[in-house]
Amino acid sequence: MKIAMLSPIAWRTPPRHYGPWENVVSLLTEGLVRRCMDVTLFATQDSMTRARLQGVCPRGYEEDDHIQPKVFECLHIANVFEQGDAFDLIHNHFDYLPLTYSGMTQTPVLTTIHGFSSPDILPVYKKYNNRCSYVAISEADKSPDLTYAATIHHGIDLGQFTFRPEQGDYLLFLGRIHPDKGTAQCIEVAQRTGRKLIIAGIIQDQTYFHTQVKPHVDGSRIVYVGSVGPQQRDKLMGGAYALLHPIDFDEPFGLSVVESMACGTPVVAFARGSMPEIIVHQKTGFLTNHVDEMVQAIDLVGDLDRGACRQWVEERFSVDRMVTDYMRVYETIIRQSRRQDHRPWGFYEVLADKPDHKVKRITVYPGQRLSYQRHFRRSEHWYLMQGTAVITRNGQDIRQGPGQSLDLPVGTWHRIRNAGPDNLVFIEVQTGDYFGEDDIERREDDYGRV
Ligand SMILES: O=P(O)(O)OC[C@H]1O[C@](O)(CO)[C@@H](O)[C@@H]1O
Repeated sequence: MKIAMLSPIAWRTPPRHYGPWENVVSLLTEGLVRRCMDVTLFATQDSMTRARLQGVCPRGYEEDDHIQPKVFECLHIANVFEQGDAFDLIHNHFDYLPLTYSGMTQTPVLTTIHGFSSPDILPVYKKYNNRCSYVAISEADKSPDLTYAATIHHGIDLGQFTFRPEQGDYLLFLGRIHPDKGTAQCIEVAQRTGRKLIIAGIIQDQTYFHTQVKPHVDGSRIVYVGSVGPQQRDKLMGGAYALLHPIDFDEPFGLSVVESMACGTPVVAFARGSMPEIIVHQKTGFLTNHVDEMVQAIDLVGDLDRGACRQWVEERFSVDRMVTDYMRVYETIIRQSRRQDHRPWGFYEVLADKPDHKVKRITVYPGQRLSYQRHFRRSEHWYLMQGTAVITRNGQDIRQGPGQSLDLPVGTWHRIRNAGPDNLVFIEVQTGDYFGEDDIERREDDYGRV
């Protein structure tokens, strides 16, 4: 199975500190490589992977002001789709833009929808709903207007998160500093419970940081440590009493929530978006509805079993489980896309579909036969691969076996019967100017389709 994995180029894959989509792409890519899958990762040129790396953008555009995001996004996406036919599947993690390139290739395109940044992007997903396949990252994030191949929760690399059985004493906020993530609410909870709060993450909303967060930072009770890399994150999470997650939006998935539980640290969150799918209320944390409830829940965290938090993540959110789920979806999509079309007599697979010819691999079950038919806009050439056939051409029966072939010019009445005990397989090359299934005039049919 040859997979093209299309990562965003905002950050390096894997990201140095922040970059959740790139992080998931990296975990999945490396997991697939461990399972001996043939993966080409399309990401920034400085990305690190054991897969084959292809990139046109030197660094993440969030990490280098000289990089024009739009220009490199176009070049990056085109690079994948111009080579699309070389892969069995293109797995897109780049949001909606690559969907508009999907007509450039016959290769199926699977998109993991990492969340809807706004309802305004839905029309693109709706337009490509039948041509492309979608994976949701939580049940909560599903749009009723789309069909999904599966819901696959993210998995994390448990090796990066050390389980700490002993309870810490501070509260932790870890995420983007933005009103959506509720940094200010965490400060209020810390102040009302008399606990220390450590804040870690990139500042995404400067005004919010300067007005709602910074005035409270005193370096002892409320501490801001900036954006943290993997090692510091592991230490901060494992040493915390609880992770606070008072989100003000329907978060499609919360990687930091899962990571915290992996260290044994329970999470107290607002019960929005995917939180009820990720946290087991009163077991691995608390689902609350407002700051007052969150304040009340803080004392109860001490009664939770940190081992149960770790176990929950091991069972449900490992990278291995995520890889297995994706491999299943890949197999299903690839199988379907091979364009097997099932008929009462057997099935066929389209091997090529070009403006001037179409090629099918046709399988006829033992004892079955196609309708007696003719075409007006195509000629056919049949080459037998396997089995024994009786072909009727303009009323005359011809017996054929593997390696034999015959021509059926436009207007010839014809049919084929499997006269052997095994499946009959032949390759059909159609030439003409139209190859639709509606250019078939049936005169007789065993299945009542005349
Ligand atoms: O009408 P039927 O019996 O399903 O046969 C349809 C098949 O016959 C063919 O036209 C071959 O003559 C195929 O291209 C087509 O898929």
